[in-house]
Amino acid sequence: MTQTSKDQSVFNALETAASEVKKRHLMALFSEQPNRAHTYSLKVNSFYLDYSKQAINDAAFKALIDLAKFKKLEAKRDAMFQGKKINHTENRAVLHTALRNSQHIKKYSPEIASEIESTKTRMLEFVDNVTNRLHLGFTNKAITDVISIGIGGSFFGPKMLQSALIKNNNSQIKVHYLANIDGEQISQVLSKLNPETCLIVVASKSWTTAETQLNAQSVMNWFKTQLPATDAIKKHWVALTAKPEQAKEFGITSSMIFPLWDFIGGRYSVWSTIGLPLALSIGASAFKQVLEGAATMDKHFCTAPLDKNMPVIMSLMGYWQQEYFGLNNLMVLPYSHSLKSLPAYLQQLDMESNGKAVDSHGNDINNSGPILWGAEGTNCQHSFMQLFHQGKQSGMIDFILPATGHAKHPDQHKLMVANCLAQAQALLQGKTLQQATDELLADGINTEQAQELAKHKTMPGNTSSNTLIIDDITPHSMGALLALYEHKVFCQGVLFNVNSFDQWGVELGKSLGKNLLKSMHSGDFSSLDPSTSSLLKYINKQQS
Ligand SMILES: O=P(O)(O)OC[C@H]1O[C@H](O)[C@H](O)[C@@H](O)[C@@H]1O
Repeated sequence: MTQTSKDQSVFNALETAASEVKKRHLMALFSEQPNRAHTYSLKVNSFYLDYSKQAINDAAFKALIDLAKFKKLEAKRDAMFQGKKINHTENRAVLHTALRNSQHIKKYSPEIASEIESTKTRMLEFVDNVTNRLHLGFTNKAITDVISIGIGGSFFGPKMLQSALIKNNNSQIKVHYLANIDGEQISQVLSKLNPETCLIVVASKSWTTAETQLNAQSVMNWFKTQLPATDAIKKHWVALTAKPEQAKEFGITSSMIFPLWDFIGGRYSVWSTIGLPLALSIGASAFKQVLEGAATMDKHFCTAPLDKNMPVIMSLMGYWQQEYFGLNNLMVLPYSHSLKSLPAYLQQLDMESNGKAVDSHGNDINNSGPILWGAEGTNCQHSFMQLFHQGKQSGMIDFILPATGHAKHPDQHKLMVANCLAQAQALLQGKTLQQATDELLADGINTEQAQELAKHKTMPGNTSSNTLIIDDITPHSMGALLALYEHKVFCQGVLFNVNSFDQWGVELGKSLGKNLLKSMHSGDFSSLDPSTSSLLKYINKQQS
């Protein structure tokens, strides 16, 4: 595509604004704009986003909003919500948003809307039947445990929301997730369970994922040994899949198969029937609140102007730091034990969506999504934060902090808040050589030693971060939080012009894994590269 002078002016404005703000320390930006914390913050329902610690000024913000317009962000957003086939490499629509509220797709595709609604009703009725002990096991015992077999998007969302929303392990039904293929995990899960009181859920959109298939088969073998009656499977086995025929072939009865569709990407599937294990653990009504929370964020995303639109602003801040400040990683730091699994969930969401090498026209690109990582605070402060204060690498940072904590432990929460804000403050301010020296002198250290030691205690600061405050962790706010990040990732896909909804890279590993398994069975390593073949020979030797 050739660039016109109008296109160029958008990028020139960004370039100029970047070189302007780079001349100043973030602290100087705060002195110049005393109202900065107000100007660069936004309240949306139960969220408050402070992005005033980003290296922006009004010219930069305006240039970024112009970029979003230039990239036709609003038109592309509308195309997604209207069910256009925006995942062009797979010729698919992208309609996870319709699972939260099917109204906006009803106008464009009433059949999809009604299928979504009837499936949701059937799934939640089933959940109610299990939790109200109307659906019992084959030997008429109540279901107390669920084994949820699934990996990737068929695991991260339900697992993360469950760990955020189940307080004090007080769920009536315990869900045990079986994602990894490690025999240790399956053996640990099965050792404590009785199949008579278990529901076994196989969650796999494609019904081809090797780990899920093998784990499902092994659990089936265990189940049949303990409950050999053929009809027992009908009461205990559930499939969540876009491939119902394959689930039937596996032996699961039709009434226990809950569909999803090709327009729901794996990493966007927690809102679909893939959320059934989650609904079993938090209850159907809380699951509906999760959907409602996400729908509230969808509404904000679709209706708020670009400069007051939370996911848009978060995406622009990320784009700004990646493109103009050379940062390649985003650290997500939830200061909340309940949100400890959030970084792992967001890793798949962001990196599988935007980890791309070409733009949507197939042209090579230099930048797409960031590397995403993180850990719960305050634990992170006692591990990797040192590098961000004084090391030579840097990254983008999202601090996420619930405004309220555990009702019985207010002191803990006060300290949590203080630590979270102090980290952002330290990264912003840093410590000058003079400040470090003065502190040492005040401690009674002699001048020569103070000057020497101060070099080690100096910190540049000037590190940008976002702080996102969530009023409280509830099913509603959690739904909205995930939708916020989903839309942020979507917007970054638009800004970098990549298809955020395919994942061809994952396929190579999957198919090579299958080939290697064949070689391991046959013992013929001749087609393998020398490193792989010698590793397999070594493993064989150790096993014999
Ligand atoms: O649900 P499944 O079809 O078993 O897929 C599980 C996972 O497989 C792969 O890793 C895909 O890249 C993911 O997007 C998907 O969530």
